[in-house]
Amino acid sequence: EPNRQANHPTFSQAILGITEAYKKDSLPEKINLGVGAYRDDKGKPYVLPSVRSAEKKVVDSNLDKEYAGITGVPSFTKAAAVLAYSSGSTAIKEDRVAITQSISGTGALRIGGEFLARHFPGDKKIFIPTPSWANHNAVFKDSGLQVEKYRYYNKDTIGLDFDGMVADIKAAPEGSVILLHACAHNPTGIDPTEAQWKQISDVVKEKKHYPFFDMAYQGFASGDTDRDAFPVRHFVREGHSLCLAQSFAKNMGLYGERVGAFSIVCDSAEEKKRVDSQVKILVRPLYSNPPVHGARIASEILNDPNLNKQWLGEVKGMAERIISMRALLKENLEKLGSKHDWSHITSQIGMFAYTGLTPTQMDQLAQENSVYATKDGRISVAGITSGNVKRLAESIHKVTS
Ligand SMILES: Cc1ncc(COP(=O)(O)O)c(CN[C@@](C)(CC(=O)O)C(=O)O)c1O
Repeated sequence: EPNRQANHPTFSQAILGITEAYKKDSLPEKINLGVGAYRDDKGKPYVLPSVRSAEKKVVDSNLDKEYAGITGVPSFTKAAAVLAYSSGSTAIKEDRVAITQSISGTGALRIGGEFLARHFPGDKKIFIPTPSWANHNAVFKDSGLQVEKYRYYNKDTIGLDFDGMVADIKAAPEGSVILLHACAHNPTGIDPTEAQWKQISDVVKEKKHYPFFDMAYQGFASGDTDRDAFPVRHFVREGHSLCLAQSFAKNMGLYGERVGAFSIVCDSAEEKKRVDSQVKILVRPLYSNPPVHGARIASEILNDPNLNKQWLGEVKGMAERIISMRALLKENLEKLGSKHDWSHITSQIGMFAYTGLTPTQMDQLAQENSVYATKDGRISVAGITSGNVKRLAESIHKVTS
């Protein structure tokens, strides 16, 4: 059979294309497991109450609509850095973090790609996991970096190919840029353990590689923002210089407000000043300065102790709902007498489950069962509800029997 992937729209278009196909389907019980956006147990988009309160505070303060600086709303970026690195981090205490607001996570990745294409002393290439978020390839290619791959997923165990990952990172030319998903790997939902992260840090250090973390789900994976940031904080403690893309789309539900940040942990406060000015030189001709509304909301949530506490409870609630849907799906599949081992569904973490279903089976889910998701077998667990999990299990059981 011809390689069906070859003539498929690129995966990143496919993610948004799934929703189009879903909208065209007239079956009332249709299920959309495509785009990685959180849904509540009624399948509806969820605006966090803490976001609503923060937004009311922002509106009631009658702020003006003047331009932000090139690097955005300072009260937001300062707090975003503390959220990622923790206030106790030497990088924060020694003022070594250069940070700019970005157009959400994608914008942070793009600023990072452009910055490295201009200033990275080594080869202008970046090693990304296979598979990775569908848009990583295009973001870095368009930034002027050559994209290389490192092994990540073991399709036989539907788990992490840790040995392959370490071997490929070791084999990369000394001083390469390595992209690392900090938590809730997209699309597999498979994360290294803390012990494995420590080994990865050792290899990256041994080879003098440059880590680029993509943290698009901090708090949304385990429900604990500190726990989800472990890899980033461990690498900083180990003395790595690194850069980080943060998204507040998922953990604050600020998808359409486009709230993110890009930061570089420098060797010194002096280097941070130089990096700051180079980042501004890069951002000014790109979009000049970022939108203020979403960042003001995020800043309220991060800086107001009560709103912060409320938000942490809500992000934990989202993570817990996803974890319970994983357990329910596995339970329903087992109740149907499925002969397959579905333990990966509950051992994986974050927005997505990598089911292991083939592109053909994913087509059957859509065409014969009105269950929509990307061909790589990724399902957005956030689209599962206590109302549709039984029919979903029946559909998966049907195409895998
Ligand atoms: C790993 C990763 N990095 C960055 C982003 C960018 O998010 P942002 O620009 O909205 O902050 C996403 C979003 N990936 C989603 C959730 C949505 C998408 O594809 O755009 C996904 O469905 O994979 C992501 O999964």
